[in-house]
Amino acid sequence: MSIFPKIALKPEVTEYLKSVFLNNEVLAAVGHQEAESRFQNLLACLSHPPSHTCVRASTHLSSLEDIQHKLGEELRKQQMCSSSTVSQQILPHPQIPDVLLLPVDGPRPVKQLSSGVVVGAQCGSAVLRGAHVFAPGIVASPKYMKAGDVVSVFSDLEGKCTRGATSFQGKKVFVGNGVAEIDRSNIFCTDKPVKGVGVRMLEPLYQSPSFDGVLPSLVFLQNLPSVVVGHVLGPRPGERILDMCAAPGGKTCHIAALMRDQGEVVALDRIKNKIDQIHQNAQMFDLHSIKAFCFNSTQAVSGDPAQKSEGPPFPPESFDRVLLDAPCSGLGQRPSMANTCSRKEICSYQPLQRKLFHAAVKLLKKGGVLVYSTCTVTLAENEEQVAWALDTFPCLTLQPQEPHIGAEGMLGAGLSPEQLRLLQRFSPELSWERTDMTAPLPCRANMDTIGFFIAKFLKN
Ligand SMILES: C[S@@+](CC[C@H](N)C(=O)[O-])C[C@H]1O[C@@H](n2cnc3c(N)ncnc32)[C@H](O)[C@@H]1O
Repeated sequence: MSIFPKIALKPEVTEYLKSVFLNNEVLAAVGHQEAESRFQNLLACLSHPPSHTCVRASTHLSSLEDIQHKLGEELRKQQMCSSSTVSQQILPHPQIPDVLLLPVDGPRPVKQLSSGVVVGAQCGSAVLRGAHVFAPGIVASPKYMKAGDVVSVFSDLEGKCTRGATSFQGKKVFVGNGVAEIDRSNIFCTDKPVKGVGVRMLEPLYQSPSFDGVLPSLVFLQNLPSVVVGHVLGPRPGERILDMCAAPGGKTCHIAALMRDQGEVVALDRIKNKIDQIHQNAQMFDLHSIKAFCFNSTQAVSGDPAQKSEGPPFPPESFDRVLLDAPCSGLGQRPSMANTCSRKEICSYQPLQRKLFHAAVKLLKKGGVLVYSTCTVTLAENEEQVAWALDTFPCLTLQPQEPHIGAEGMLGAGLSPEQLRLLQRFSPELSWERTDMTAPLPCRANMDTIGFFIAKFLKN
């Protein structure tokens, strides 16, 4: 059900996306009305959270049943402490052996209060997915707000609220009510960096359990398509795998877990601080096969084929499998109520992705597997990249994916029907408004995801 306005984009970006979703191939296949309706549904569903929460279970440390049981206990404790009515349904995904699904209850009828805090859009999105408000996310609060006050929480859609304001008349949406855990003076009138929970959510508009500090080594919040990526890559114990754009390391850790921590997972990211996150995650999940380096992956191929160092650059054909989870325009992320990027920024990723692709193909052994993924919805970063890759690298062939629970690739990049069937595009717009909330959770979960794309290649 739609309760928020459609995602706010720059008009030039709306036009661009419309030209993608109403391209000639799509129009010829489904007609103008259906193509327009899919596009409008995309804009609507992007501003709403998915109707489920997905957690990846550390099945290299414990059985799924055991983790499901422990999680149930934790959530019962949470419920007793907060007297909340969070549903305790936790279901294993029928096709993915390390996924647990929990329903999200929302939108619920929650009454707005007269007193409100304003949070940044990112914080607002996290609240809609079950988080409490962390103090650094608060941008404005009532003048005399004290710990213990009950307040409404609003998300600042356009990032226009002045930090430290006492009220805000700009575009904002209500995301629920909570209790302040910090005085206003300790947020805005202090030189010390603020930390910890600022508002504990009591009545969120969308209710799902908070996973903050819950079984940290056993469960990891991850969108369903991101978990699918690890399985599609299909790592085996003893292999050497490269994760080219790895931070914060969600997929890196999944790959190492699937390999039972036997072999080597090399994780690269160009941003230094983010490498620490990979190390922290690896440590939390007790994974020792991960080696993380700060490096620009476009430069990861060594000119010296005999080079033998632990870190990058690497000689050609060094890896059994390569994951290129590419930096992208991120337009599939949900919920996202506003995106301030220009068309130029959205279109800036294709050349970088191609440079990374060149390195990926060189670093892969013959007979090795390359998986390319993005969390965006454009053709330019998805199907067009596949068409370009098949043209540029005759050694690559598309492969079937297992599991394949998303839709097929989108028309418009000149790929054949057989090629499109081998691609996996998670397209929440196809089921939006048709989602039957009484349908079994796993069926809903497969459709009502973030927008995401996966292609799997074999190097011959
Ligand atoms: C989509 S995110 C990766 C998410 C990650 N795979 C996960 O599942 O946790 C893309 C990452 O690519 C990194 N990145 C961007 N350009 C890069 C480059 N040239 N070389 C290496 N990493 C890069 C960014 O810093 C960012 O962390």
